Amino acid sequence: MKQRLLFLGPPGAGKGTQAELLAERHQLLHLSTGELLRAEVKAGSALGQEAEAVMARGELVSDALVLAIVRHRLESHQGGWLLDGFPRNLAQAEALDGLLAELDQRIERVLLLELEDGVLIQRLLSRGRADDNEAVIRNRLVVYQEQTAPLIDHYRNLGLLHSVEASGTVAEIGERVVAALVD
Ligand SMILES: Nc1ncnc2c1ncn2[C@@H]1O[C@H](COP(=O)(O)OP(=O)(O)O)[C@@H](O)[C@H]1O
Repeated sequence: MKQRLLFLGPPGAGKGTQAELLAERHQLLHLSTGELLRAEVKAGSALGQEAEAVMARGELVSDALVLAIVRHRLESHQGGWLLDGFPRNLAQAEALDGLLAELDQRIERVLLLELEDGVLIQRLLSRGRADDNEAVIRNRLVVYQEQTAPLIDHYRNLGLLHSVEASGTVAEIGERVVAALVD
């Protein structure tokens, strides 16, 4: 099984759910920048205060801030990991490449969870998180298309990309995820 993984895909595709299950099963570090940022907001830290308004609009928080969080976690961790929600633009992907080179590590596989917008929106609306109202969701999808989707080609060109159809139940998607991780 691959040990250093990246989950890519639009909000609502189920990255967080699948990443958590897989990380638990294989004892990988699950690094979700969205979750880490929400924890900072909840704790009321300086970092959280900086991120809160940006997240409420569905925009991306600054690359420097997110990168500092990821660096801190990866530097202090031995073993496998699963990145979810990061990188989210090309600058972050390049920064990650630099960080991994420093740590003498590399991404082994990128899983792209694919799902049509209509289903994504329905899933997010039923989740009901603070940034899950329709206007903000639509903005997150625009931000995804403009800033994150270019990473698909980036990782495809590196030969790392595997697509997973993200419709159906958690268990069905989970089976496809596992199938995409064996050679
Ligand atoms: N790598 C990142 N770079 C910048 N902002 C991020 C990053 N990860 C998360 N965020 C912020 O946190 C919000 C929630 O992210 P996330 O939990 O991944 O949810 P979703 O994938 O459903 O949009 C994003 O809309 C963004 O504001």
